[in-house]
Amino acid sequence: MKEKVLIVEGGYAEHRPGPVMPGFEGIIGKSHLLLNVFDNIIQVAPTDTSILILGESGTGKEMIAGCIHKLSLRKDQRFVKLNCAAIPPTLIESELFGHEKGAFTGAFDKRIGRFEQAAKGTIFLDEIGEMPLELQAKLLHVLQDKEVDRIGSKAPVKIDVRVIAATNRNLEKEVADGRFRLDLYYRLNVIPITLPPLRDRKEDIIDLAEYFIDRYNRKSGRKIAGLSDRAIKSMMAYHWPGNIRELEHMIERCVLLAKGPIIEDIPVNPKNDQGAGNPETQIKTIQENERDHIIAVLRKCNGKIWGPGAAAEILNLPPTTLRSKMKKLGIQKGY
Ligand SMILES: Nc1ncnc2c1ncn2[C@@H]1O[C@H](COP(=O)(O)OP(=O)(O)OP(=O)(O)O)[C@@H](O)[C@H]1O
Repeated sequence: MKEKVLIVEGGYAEHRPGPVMPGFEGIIGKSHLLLNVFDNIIQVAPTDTSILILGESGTGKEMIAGCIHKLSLRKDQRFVKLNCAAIPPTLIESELFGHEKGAFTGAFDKRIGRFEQAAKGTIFLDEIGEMPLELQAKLLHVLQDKEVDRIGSKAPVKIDVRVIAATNRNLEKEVADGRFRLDLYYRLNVIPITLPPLRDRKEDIIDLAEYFIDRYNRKSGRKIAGLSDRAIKSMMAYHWPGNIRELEHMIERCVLLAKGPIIEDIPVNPKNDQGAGNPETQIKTIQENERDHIIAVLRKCNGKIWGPGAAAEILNLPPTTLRSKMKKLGIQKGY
């Protein structure tokens, strides 16, 4: 069997596919689609405009947000993140804008919100499409007037913060369905940057796989030298619904479980991909079953994760755990 071995000279420690451009360290890939994204970022990073990063789950939106900050004039100030889907809707307001002592039951101390924490720097609002409608109005006010109102405070605080938001939702559809404010959409969408899904930049798959083999070799102390032709073929044929995150987790697993010096096979079955084949006759992995079960429950709950009768409760999982499982398994809106 012909092997694709990654180590050429100097051993794995010297193997570094990419980065291609300064400022994008750790972002692997040289497909023209990704290089176009880099070009756009280089142009807009030094401005102070809001940026909306669009793309499926696991395409690297958070990494790109970090690059934009590092390439901006605010690079020496703080980069503060908030994942709007990771905290209950009732807490987002206080997380973002802060509160005064005694502002509500349980507000034992004054709290500085993320906007104030990001003073003179950048705030990254991940999964902005999950932000409740009533908070969207408050966010718009912050963006327009450049001041925040801590809950329970009468005096607004002036802020100078650049906003980068990201979503894997189709925000235009969210606007059309009345779930996202049009005025906020316009405000955030000044510069949209769209990250292509991995299946549209297959040229990057092997570079990424090599990079992750290197990373997980170091973490585990293993010395996996590369991928067999068969593994490469499977990877190139696969649809990668969970994008780079899915690829990373798969390589991690393969590095840990490989029986020989290279990864012989990748546990993806393109026939199971994109709904092809007869599901009745397919033997699924535990992970595939878990994915299908979570999707079935989400459909039953109309995609609701938090709250009584929602998916997390039915599955007996903390909502944040369910969220991270969804990410890991590549489950996103439109399942
Ligand atoms: N080009 C890349 N090179 C190396 N690693 C990458 C690249 N893109 C993404 N990753 C890795 O893939 C994983 C997912 O990336 P990230 O969290 O930035 O995606 P995301 O689009 O923000 O996902 P989500 O929408 O689910 O929050 C991370 O572990 C990240 O380090």
